[in-house]
Amino acid sequence: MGKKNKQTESKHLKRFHYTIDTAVDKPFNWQQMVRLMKFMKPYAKTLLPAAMIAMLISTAVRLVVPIIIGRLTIDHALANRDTGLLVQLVIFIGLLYLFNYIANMLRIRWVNQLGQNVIYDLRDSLFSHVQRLSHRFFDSKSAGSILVRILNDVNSLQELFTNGIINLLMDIVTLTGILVIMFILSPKLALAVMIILPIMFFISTKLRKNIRRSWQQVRIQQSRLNSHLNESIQGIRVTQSFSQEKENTEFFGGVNRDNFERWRIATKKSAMFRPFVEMSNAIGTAILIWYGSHLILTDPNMTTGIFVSFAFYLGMFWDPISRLGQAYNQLLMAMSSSERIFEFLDEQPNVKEREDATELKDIKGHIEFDQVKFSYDEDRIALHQISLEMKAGQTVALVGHTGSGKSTIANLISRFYDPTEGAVKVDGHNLRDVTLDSLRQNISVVLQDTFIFSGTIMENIRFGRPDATDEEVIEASKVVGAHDFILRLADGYETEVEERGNILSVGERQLLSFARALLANPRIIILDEATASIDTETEQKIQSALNRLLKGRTSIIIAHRLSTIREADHIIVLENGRIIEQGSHDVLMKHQGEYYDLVKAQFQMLGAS
Ligand SMILES: Nc1ncnc2c1ncn2[C@@H]1O[C@H](COP(=O)(O)OP(=O)(O)OP(=O)(O)O)[C@@H](O)[C@H]1O
Repeated sequence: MGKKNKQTESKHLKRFHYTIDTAVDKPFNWQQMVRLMKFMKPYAKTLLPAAMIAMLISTAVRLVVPIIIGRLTIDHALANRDTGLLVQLVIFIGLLYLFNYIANMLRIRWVNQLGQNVIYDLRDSLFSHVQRLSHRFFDSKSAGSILVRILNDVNSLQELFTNGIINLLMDIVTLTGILVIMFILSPKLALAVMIILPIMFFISTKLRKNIRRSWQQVRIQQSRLNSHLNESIQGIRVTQSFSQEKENTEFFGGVNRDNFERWRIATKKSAMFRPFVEMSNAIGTAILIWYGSHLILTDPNMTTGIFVSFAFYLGMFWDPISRLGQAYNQLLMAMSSSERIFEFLDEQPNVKEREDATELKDIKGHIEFDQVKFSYDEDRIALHQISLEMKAGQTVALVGHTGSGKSTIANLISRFYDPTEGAVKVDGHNLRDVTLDSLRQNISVVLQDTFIFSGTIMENIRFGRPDATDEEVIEASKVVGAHDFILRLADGYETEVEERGNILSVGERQLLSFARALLANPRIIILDEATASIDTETEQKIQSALNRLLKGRTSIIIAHRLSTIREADHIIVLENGRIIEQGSHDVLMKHQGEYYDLVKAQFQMLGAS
């Protein structure tokens, strides 16, 4: 399979390329660990100490039982044939195990609760933080990579918080306890048995590292599988229309095979670990039997009881050792996951609200751009020294070729970005001086591709004003002419629409977004008109809905339809981030400049003169 796999790998990689955003381990970092541990702080007086106490109790019981068996039962009760004491000891050991059972049960329960709580808090704070970040952040990250951090990276910390930390402490306490007790009971035998410990520790760490690397490869392959699956489902319509199913399946087969191969290697390596631990156990036991028996015969301090206690301790020894290696792996993985989580948490919104920002109240809707310059990235200027005015209540159409800066102007009015130079003002207030909430409550943005959330039609329209009553929702829908088509749906306003509203037509989605915007009742409306050509009847419907929606508000329309542009009070023509002409339709047509050419070239075919 190896050779065949290599060939398919190079073939299928030609077509697709995915950036792998998967956790790879990082060196241990104390500062990061401390920061991670702070997430346990809310539970520092409740679940954490409770789980620790339960852990200490059960560890202490496990450590004491071998001494009771060896020193008291064998060396005392049995040696003296004291059956009374023997019965008492058996009952006592039984009670201790019962106690241990309860302590263990509580420990597991509390540790799980602690872990779940911490993960809940972490995911919650990550999500609410990411939601507040500016558009600039989302420009540079794919939705997939954000999902991976909020889901996978947080999940990979789950094991650390549920079992990892407490188990690590438990194993350290157990090992230290066993070592101390063994050295007290018989230093010579303890030394003999422990002689293989350093070698075993060394080999086990190396082996673990190797195994960890293989699992990382598995995760990388899984991430590729996820990306491809995601892309295939999202792009299924394009795939089918270009008859690329076979190619796609072949590619999937390749990724799937790589994944399979990595799993095979990782499980093969992992399978070596357990036998290795068992072998160490066997060597330890052989030393114990050989040297222990020798001591029993030659050393008066060595008793059968001590020998038996040693056998018990040796049996308890290897599990914590092998778990410690695992805990170390877990810590390294947690380092990379937490680094990526903290990277998001440390990200600051580019658009910041000033501490003394004022509320934008009762505005009229006058908008001004004062010498505004703007770039998305350093080497390309999207807007050059733009100055413009949009009077309150006016409908302003922004027109221009693709990439000329229309959406950028709209983005600056909503303050999704701040100008690089100059100021954007609403009713004379610089947007940098007002609160974001109050600004955005006064603005509704209606995008070309309306986002429909999964839920009912009613909930979707209510999105911008959650306190609106059903009657208000219906009223808004009637005004924009959406009511009729909504009633025709299976459950009317209660019809469930899936994310992105696939069951609705483009025109219906537009009307829905108009109703949503109208209900929010903003002073300013920004509308990115749909470019898709629609039939004349729907066009008329949308136009009259639009007139009702825009009435009495300042409206900025990124216009594509001549009918909309002609009805605008003011038209701004953009080219390469500059205003090249502005005025009313008639004035601009008479002028026979760029606008005139644009209308002739671009809009004549849409049927208007
Ligand atoms: N998020 C972004 N990051 C970097 N550059 C961007 C971003 N958005 C737009 N640009 C660039 O800024 C310039 C202006 O884009 P803008 O979206 O404002 O154009 P537009 O006139 O609205 O175009 P269209 O009609 O095609 O939507 C373009 O050169 C574009 O490539």
